[in-house]
Amino acid sequence: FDSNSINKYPFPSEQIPRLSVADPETYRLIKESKPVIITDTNLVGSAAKWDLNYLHENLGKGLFYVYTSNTNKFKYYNSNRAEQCKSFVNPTERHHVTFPQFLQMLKRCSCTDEKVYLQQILNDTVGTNIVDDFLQFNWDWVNKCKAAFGWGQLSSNLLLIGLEGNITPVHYDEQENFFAQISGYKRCILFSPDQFDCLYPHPVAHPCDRQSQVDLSNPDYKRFPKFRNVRPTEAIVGPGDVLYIPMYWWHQIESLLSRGLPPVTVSVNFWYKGSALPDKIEYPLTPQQRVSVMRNVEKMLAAALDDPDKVGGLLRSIVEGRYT
Ligand SMILES: C[C@@H](CC(=O)O)C(=O)C(=O)O
Ligand SMILES: [Zn+2]
Repeated sequence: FDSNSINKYPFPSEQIPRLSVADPETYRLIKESKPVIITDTNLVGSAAKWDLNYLHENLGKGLFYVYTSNTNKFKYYNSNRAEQCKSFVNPTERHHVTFPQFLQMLKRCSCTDEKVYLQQILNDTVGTNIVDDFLQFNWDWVNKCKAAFGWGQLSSNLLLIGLEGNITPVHYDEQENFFAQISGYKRCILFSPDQFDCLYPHPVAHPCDRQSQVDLSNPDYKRFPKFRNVRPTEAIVGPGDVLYIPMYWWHQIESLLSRGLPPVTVSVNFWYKGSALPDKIEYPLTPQQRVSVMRNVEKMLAAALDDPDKVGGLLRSIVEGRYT
């Protein structure tokens, strides 16, 4: 990858450990819900041949969700909520197209400023060769991890094909994630769940629930003063690497300029439901449990007041002059 394509951000960062699949330390970190890059898993080795030609030949006739953005950012939003929220401006546009149409969109990017990002959950519309490749993923290893850490079921595998320069802005997910890089390089900037106060997520009822309001490339320190205190940990993942992104850990993912052609990155993620709640809650709560409690309070108040816009006012009445 082209090291000049590494965006400069106003914060120092640590490096995410990069350990072998054979190293016991790898599993100690996962057990502690800490990020780690795991090498030599061969998790998606059978997908190493998934270049655009092979995918064009074998992905089948199905439709794929492709997002377009006239910036390089692809901030996720809940499309149903977006429709109900008149004042909300969609940060990207979602298209449902065939793979050949996606390739056409890719080509057009070279002569417009538009960026595209295919983000499609792998489903049974794909061709038999892709099914074979999928069945040859290292399920033995990943199922052993699922069992060892008590994770819930595999909810989906998202296929991601993005242009170099694409950015998925900082957000957290409520699932465990083995993020497998197939081709190209991605810079992954992670923040631990206890940095919630520095990252100012949108309200839970907002279309951009779970997404930070802070633009890492242009932070508004007046609105988000605590952002100065962030302490990220980061790494660059390349072909064959698997990054464990623990549930509730914030992450921003950036596709780096590749020297190869065409300038795309290909990844597949493995989203698992989290482990069941422990029989006995230990105190103090973990940062993840604290985020979960805050989410539940926001949801409950929005329902009790029958208006998400009234939640802030009620919380201020509870806190100001009383819990400060
Ligand atoms: C979609 C992905 C980011 C990216 O690869 O652009 C992500 O956030 C995740 O796998 O949780
Ligand atoms: Zn994510």
